[in-house]
Amino acid sequence: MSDSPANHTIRKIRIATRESALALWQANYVKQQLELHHPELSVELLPLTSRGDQLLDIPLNKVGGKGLFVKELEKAMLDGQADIAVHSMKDVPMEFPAGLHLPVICEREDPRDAFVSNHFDSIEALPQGAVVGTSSLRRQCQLLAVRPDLHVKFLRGNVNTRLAKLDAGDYDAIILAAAGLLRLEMRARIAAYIEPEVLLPAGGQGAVGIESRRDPALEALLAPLHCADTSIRLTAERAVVRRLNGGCQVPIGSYALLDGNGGLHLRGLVGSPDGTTMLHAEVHGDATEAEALGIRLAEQLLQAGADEILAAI
Ligand SMILES: NCc1[nH]cc(CCC(=O)O)c1CC(=O)O
Repeated sequence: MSDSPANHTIRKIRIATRESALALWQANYVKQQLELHHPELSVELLPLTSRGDQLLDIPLNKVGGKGLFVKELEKAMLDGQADIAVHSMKDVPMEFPAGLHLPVICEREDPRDAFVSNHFDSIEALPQGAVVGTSSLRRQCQLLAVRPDLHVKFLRGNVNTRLAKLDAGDYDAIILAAAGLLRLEMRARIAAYIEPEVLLPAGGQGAVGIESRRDPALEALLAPLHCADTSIRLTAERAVVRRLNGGCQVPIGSYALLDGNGGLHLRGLVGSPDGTTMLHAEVHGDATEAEALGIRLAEQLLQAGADEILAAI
């Protein structure tokens, strides 16, 4: 890999990263993978503080949405201080500034949400009126759809902050992406995995992507880290979110599976925050049509009234 003519000029790659434990894990994962594929290459991390990490007490949709997490990293690449940035795909906006793009999506970790509690084994085991921590409207609406008695309470911060708030007794349970806990070696914290039938994941959940400067030599070095299957699944999932204009924090789930025979199965959901109106849709088709399948599914949801739900958020 390292001797292809396109990459002979690049000797060092600088990775802009947020400073949370999970962001650093993901950046280090990409660093290790790059070093494995290109033993001659030197890879450095450039840790940066993002606005999204500073403004923890305010709902994300009030401070500019998830794009906050990527803006500082993009600025570092555009200013020439960094070459690439590693993102949780769930938090990556649909559009990129001129000069940047997202050429690589790495192999996916477990995409499910995890039920985390020090006292209870599952959603079903929670007592009447139990307090569950999440600030995701997607998680909130699906939880309330199966357990309208639950009290969903605001919870933001990085994974460790959220776990500390659970341990302090502020919540009976919290919901986190399984992927983050698994990557941080906190598997023991997962009381139960919540199946997509109960809690449909966010588009891209559990996958890491690499944003980079547009540069063929750089792309050649990154290419071995790309996972084609994950990329196809995320193309469909992200098309749903894009067609629904779900840029910021919205009650949208989308989840794609490949059937191993060239087919792609896609499920999508839009719910009202209180869980009383839940719109579900499913499509199946050729995996080469991932984007079109995502758009078709989103249009089914729109026809069922998704735009009214989303307009009221
Ligand atoms: N919105 C924050 C965020 N972005 C990505 C992850 C987890 C890892 C992933 O989905 O890849 C998390 C934390 C969470 O939702 O529990």
